[in-house]
Amino acid sequence: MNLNDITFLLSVHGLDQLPEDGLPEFAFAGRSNVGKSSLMNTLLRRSGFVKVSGRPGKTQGLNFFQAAEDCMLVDLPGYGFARVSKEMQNNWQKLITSYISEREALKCVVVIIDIRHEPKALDRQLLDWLREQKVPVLPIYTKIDKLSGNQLSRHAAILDAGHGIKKDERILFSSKTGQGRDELIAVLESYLA
Ligand SMILES: Nc1nc2c(ncn2[C@@H]2O[C@H](COP(=O)(O)OP(=O)(O)OP(=O)(O)O)[C@@H](O)[C@H]2O)c(=O)[nH]1
Ligand SMILES: [Mg+2]
Repeated sequence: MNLNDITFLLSVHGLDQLPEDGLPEFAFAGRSNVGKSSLMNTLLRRSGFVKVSGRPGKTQGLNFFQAAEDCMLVDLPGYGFARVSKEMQNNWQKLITSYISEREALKCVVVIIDIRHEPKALDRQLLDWLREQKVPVLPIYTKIDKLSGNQLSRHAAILDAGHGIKKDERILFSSKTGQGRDELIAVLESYLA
């Protein structure tokens, strides 16, 4: 898959704005501020291409990026951010769940989790719901550069247990060092074969 030829296609705020089903799609989901946009920049090796901020709730709408004639990468708005109104949260949820459950082109949802935190109910809910929907999931534990070796394996094991994730089905990642990037690309490519 060619990640050098990447273009921003559009930002979708309602179901009627979704582009026609076409190229295989990979969606990136996770709590607000977990590092979804940063992970995409690291994947693309283009710092600042996908907007990143210290302010949670930066990504609004579903942002579609097209990689050559290969696939689409979809940056989803983060969930679980209290400062966004309930009504807005509900709208986001409706849009995202409709997109995920109805989208034929969607091959896999990359679920990004902060390695430093304890298992969170919202992440578990998303994972369980995706499993129910039979949508393939790739869990990624990110920000691993913030932990030392010992802490890292301990936290990873706690998240595995809390979310029912097997060690060999998730990826340890850092947007800062690029660790995990090759593994991520390998998994995405396996869906394009
Ligand atoms: N050290 C470190 N910091 C990271 C990593 N990934 C993201 N960050 C930082 O975490 C903050 C949030 O990153 P974003 O990529 O904007 O997170 P997001 O999930 O897209 O956030 P929303 O769009 O607001 O939901 C930024 O300050 C990033 O620099 C990582 O792997 N390591
Ligand atoms: Mg973002």
